[in-house]
Amino acid sequence: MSKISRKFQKLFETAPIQETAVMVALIRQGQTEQQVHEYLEELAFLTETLGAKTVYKFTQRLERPDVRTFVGTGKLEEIKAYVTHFEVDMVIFDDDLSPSQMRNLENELKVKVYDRSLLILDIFLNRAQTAQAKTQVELARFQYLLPRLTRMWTHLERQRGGTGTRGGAGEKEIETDKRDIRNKITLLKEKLKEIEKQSATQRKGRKGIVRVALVGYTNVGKSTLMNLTTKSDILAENKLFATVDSTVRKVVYENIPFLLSDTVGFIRKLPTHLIESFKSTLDEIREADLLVHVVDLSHPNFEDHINVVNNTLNEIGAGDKPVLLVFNKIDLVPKMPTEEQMMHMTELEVAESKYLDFEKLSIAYQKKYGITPVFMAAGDGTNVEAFRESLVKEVKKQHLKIYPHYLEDEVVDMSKFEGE
Ligand SMILES: Nc1nc2c(ncn2[C@@H]2O[C@H](COP(=O)(O)OP(=O)(O)OP(=O)(O)O)[C@@H](O)[C@H]2O)c(=O)[nH]1
Ligand SMILES: [Mg+2]
Repeated sequence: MSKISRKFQKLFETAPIQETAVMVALIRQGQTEQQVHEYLEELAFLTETLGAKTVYKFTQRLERPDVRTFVGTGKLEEIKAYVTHFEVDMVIFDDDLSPSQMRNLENELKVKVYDRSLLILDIFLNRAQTAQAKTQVELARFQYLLPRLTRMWTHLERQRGGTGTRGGAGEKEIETDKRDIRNKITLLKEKLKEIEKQSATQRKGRKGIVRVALVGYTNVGKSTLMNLTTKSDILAENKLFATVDSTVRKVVYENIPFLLSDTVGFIRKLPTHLIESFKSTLDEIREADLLVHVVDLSHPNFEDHINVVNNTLNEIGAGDKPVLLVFNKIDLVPKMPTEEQMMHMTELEVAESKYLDFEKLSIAYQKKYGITPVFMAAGDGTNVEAFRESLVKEVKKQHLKIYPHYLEDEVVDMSKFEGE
């Protein structure tokens, strides 16, 4: 993209033009370039979810971030030159920035500066649907923004609120806005308390029925599996954080009713304070009897993702629940070559082929979780029967804990358990 064409585009284009972004990440000791490259791919995907296009990725080998500007002086000059030349709209850092780093970077680069948390918060804000999720995200975002409120963000926030100031905002505007934000934080906290009271009462009404929560990294297919299982119509798309609210549906398999909930996806480096703000949404997970952990088996980092999810589950106090592991998207995983095919492959081809040995995986994870994992494709329904069988088997175990004599009083009064 040349400088001229972008300028012309900005002048004449009537449709809203897509904003452009560059990414910045550090390569720390013990990290490979390949790893950081994959992290940046994910960051670019997040950026795309927010509607912007990634035009370049910068990395720097550095043991710890520069306290003033996150990257070193030379790298900052390089980024600045690129951003100015190509008129890039924003610079996105794959880590969280301190308030002073954010300010310094903005002064140097003169464009919007995002860090990872702010990016995720903005996506959540766009996607939240229920009053509870909206209030939670708004609160978390204001709390994060308050100490970081710079001229640029004051300006952007005012545009957002419809009171756009022309040109850069001054120190006085920043102070006024900080006061406004503090007031808003107080109001949002009160509102949230009210909503939480209501949803706690709602959840109480669900005692006496097995509760299952779908959990997993973002974009692995949780909502797709939920739709397949409950024939509902939840938004599933190839974007990160398509789901920010939890949805609960009642399902009956083999005469056993249970509640299934779809939840917000997890992601690496999701800052603790952000998880904290989602605590009540995450209550669905915390109060579940069984977790269905969905994994995108076609993702090169699927094992990392499993660890991120397990760590997050531990953090929210749901680390010790029974887990049914679902390896999803097997349609995208290359099939293991047959012996016949192997004979015609070179050693290098065998070494480089990306197929996975399902049997080996199955044994390894069965040892770890005590339940045989299911291999399936929720997208086209492959192996959905196997999934149902495993699910109903595990649900039955939980059902028996609540109704030890359930064979005698098989008919459960379902009218009590309305999923919403
Ligand atoms: N090829 C393939 N694609 C799938 C499969 N399951 C889901 N997908 C696709 O993967 C993308 C993400 O699916 P979702 O169901 O939205 O994933 P999610 O885990 O709910 O994602 P978040 O709500 O963003 O955390 C969508 O484009 C789905 O169509 C599958 O088995 N095979
Ligand atoms: Mg979803």
